Amino acid sequence: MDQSKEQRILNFVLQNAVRGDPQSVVDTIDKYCSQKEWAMNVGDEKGLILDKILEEAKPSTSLELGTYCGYSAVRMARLLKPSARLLTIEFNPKFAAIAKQIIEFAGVQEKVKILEGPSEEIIPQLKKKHEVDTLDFVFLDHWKERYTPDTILLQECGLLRKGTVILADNIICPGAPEFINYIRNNSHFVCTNYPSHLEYMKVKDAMEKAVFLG
Ligand SMILES: Nc1ncnc2c1ncn2CCOCCNC(=O)c1cc(-c2ccc(F)cc2)cc(O)c1O
Ligand SMILES: [Mg+2]
Repeated sequence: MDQSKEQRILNFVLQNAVRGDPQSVVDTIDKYCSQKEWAMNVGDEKGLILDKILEEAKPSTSLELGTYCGYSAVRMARLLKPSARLLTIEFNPKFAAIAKQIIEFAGVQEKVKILEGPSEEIIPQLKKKHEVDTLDFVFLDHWKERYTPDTILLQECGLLRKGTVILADNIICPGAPEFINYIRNNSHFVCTNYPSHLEYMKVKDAMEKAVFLG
């Protein structure tokens, strides 16, 4: 049976990155996806924005929605302190299986836990089943029409605290207009826009940071 693009990305990492070196895994995926096959990783340009905002937040507990191949999970985990944890929710079991192998190859599996399933099902389980108190950092990178309902769900589940940083990918491309309208008009959030480009392309994109005020 033909290999999937995600399996080709995994194979390229296994053959070209350095085991236990998360930076080499990030660089290797960027090399493959800029030179051989485009894929929806946050990428190197928006990845630097993610790095900076994550380092400022110094989170103990982070949540990612939309793992895909694990590129941003490895990118974030490489910057987390040893005791910090990243939970990442992926809907597609095939993507989750690829991400697990890439996260393990990078050597960050102690910090990263992949939760398989739809975000609306898993978010309400985070406190009791996954021992989360509140979240310090949230990276939204899943279905763009889920950004708003899942932000509301996180709030309803008591998972946000004063100062929780939410960072959303793809504000322009594919776009999350409903989320932007919601979050910028919500007095409980302070928003900042970060213009950039779609991963590996010259197409304009942006990220939006929203800090919860409690
Ligand atoms: N736990 C969960 N619960 C619910 N749903 C979930 C889930 N986990 C995953 N999913 C499913 C959705 O996952 C993928 C979402 N990401 C994107 O769609 C995406 C698309 C582009 C893109 C594509 C084509 C272009 F031409 C231009 C841009 C770029 C990006 O950077 C993207 O992030
Ligand atoms: Mg994205």
